[in-house]
Amino acid sequence: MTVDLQATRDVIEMITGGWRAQALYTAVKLGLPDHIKAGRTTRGELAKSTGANEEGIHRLMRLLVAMGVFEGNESTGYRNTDVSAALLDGPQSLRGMCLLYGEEFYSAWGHAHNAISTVSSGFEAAYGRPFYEYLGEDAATARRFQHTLNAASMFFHQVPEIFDFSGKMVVDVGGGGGQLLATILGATPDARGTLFDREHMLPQAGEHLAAAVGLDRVELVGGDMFTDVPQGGDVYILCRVLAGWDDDAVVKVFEKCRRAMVDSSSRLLLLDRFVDDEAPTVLPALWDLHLLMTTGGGHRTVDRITTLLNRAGLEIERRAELPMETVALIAAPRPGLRQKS
Ligand SMILES: Nc1ncnc2c1ncn2[C@@H]1O[C@H](CSCC[C@H]([NH3+])C(=O)O)[C@@H](O)[C@H]1O
Repeated sequence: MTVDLQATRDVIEMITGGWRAQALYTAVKLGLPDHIKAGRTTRGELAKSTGANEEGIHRLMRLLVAMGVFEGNESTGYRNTDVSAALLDGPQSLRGMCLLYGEEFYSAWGHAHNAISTVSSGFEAAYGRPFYEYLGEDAATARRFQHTLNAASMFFHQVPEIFDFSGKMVVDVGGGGGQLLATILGATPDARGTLFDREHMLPQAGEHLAAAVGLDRVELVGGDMFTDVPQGGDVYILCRVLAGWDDDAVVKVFEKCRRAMVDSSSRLLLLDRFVDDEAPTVLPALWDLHLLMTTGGGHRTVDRITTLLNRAGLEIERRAELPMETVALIAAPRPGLRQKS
């Protein structure tokens, strides 16, 4: 048998992917990008300021320079690149994402074989409880999760461009940290909004909304979307909320939203990623499996979500493309269906 060198190399790249992620995670955990920015650029200085062993720092930096995360060497000093700059501590940083992926999500992926074989959450296998429950008990991880969502929120500013929110009462169901609602209200001065999420998310969301747009036009409501959602909205938003739940649960949330709508002119706005079975691309397929690892859920195809909307008495009226492979589906209550029942 002839050895295909390129294939061997490709396989090795793939099977060492987890090591690269862990090396990057360690650098971020030690705060190396921030130390370098502050002028501590040799392994001695980095070891002293992080409390890590000098030899360990040296060996880690050698790999990360080779990976293009940092530049330089021991004699010139190490420098940040655009990659490590994206990991500096700060509001738009990928630092929280790197830490969450390197710790809890890495452990969850450690159960990949079982999770995929049984289509069940790797996180639950690792931590003995569902991901969102864990977040409710661990404020630091909940903050990191929020930072992770923020880091992937570049499409928010385009949402007011694809939907006219003027004069509307907007209910963001599972609104998380409030960034999307703040963006919508910021772009639409005569819109009002309700952020609805689990109780533990509200303080952070309130802080963000207060700083971004003030709380005059905002209401914060804690609860469980499977029990009830706030009544009387013109627009119900479900942004990156559905992936963790099975079909029946999703239909239930759709129905709750439809029944809470003010009248037949109300709309449901779904903002999410969808997988494509015919022409798959790596990132959505990867996030789909990642969702299986974390919540036990996954991304759906547009066909599948259409069926679930129909089951809940809603019909897709329009579709719009957003950056980061995100899609907006605008759904209307089916004509003739009574709103409140
Ligand atoms: N049962 C529930 N009721 C209300 N919110 C929930 C429930 N389960 C999960 N969530 C929230 O759903 C959100 C999913 S993460 C998405 C957050 C936000 N829409 C964004 O795109 O940035 C988290 O903020 C969860 O706390």
